[in-house]
Amino acid sequence: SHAWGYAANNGPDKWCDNFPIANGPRQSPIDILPGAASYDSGLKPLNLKYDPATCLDILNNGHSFQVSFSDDNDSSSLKDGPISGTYRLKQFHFHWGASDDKGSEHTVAGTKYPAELHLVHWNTKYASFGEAASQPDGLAVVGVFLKVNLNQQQVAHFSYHFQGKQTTFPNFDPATLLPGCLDYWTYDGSLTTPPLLESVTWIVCKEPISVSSDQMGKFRSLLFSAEGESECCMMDNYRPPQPLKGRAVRASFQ
Ligand SMILES: CC#CCNS(=O)(=O)c1cc(S(N)(=O)=O)ccc1C(=O)O
Ligand SMILES: [Zn+2]
Repeated sequence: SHAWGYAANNGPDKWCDNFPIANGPRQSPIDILPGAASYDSGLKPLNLKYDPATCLDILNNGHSFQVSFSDDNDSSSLKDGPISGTYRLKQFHFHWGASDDKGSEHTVAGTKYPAELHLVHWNTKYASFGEAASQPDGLAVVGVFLKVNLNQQQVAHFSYHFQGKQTTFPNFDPATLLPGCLDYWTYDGSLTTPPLLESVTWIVCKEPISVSSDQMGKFRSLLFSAEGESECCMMDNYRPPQPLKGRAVRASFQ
């Protein structure tokens, strides 16, 4: 079977062929309706602790680029918020559009942002990421919307071209990618790419971060294709919102 992707022949509408869970009861992303979210005073503030020394490398994996972290201890981890226990940071990556009017996976009352950052964490009550990824409370992904601020500083110098291209990326501090205000919405969902496992507690920050239009241009200069293949720019690597199917979306703020 040809690998999944975001093109007409292998994109989100086709994923159910090889991953039937694509039509499951807790799929992500979703359209967040702030008016329908219920404020939950029991939700704690997010407790994010990131150690730049755990930053390992940056990889273009053919559907995004991801920055991976060593996760053999709790030095980069998430606690509190809607979760119990400690979840370790494994990687972060982005989703973006071909133009600034689309690109995010979650939407807010139908509004699409130009891009969305995902910080993927796994529950240390399980022995490994792989085991956690198959458990209903195994993963917690923090989503941060990106908006384009025309004269904004570069977020970071990400421009790693080919699929399969990997390089060291020492001492990057993911905390620089977080908004000042950590108010969030949370709901039970899934991975937004195959295998679409329904193991993610989603934590979507209300406040976006700003990136420059140059930075967006760098994202769009990345390639889905591998070296030697006909060049195919990496963009529109987002899954559209999925049916809520009765799920509650809670807000950490009023
Ligand atoms: C088993 C398994 C798995 C998924 N891995 S991931 O959680 O790092 C991930 C998570 C997401 S997302 N968009 O659901 O956070 C996207 C892509 C990836 C990836 O492998 O590259
Ligand atoms: Zn993602």
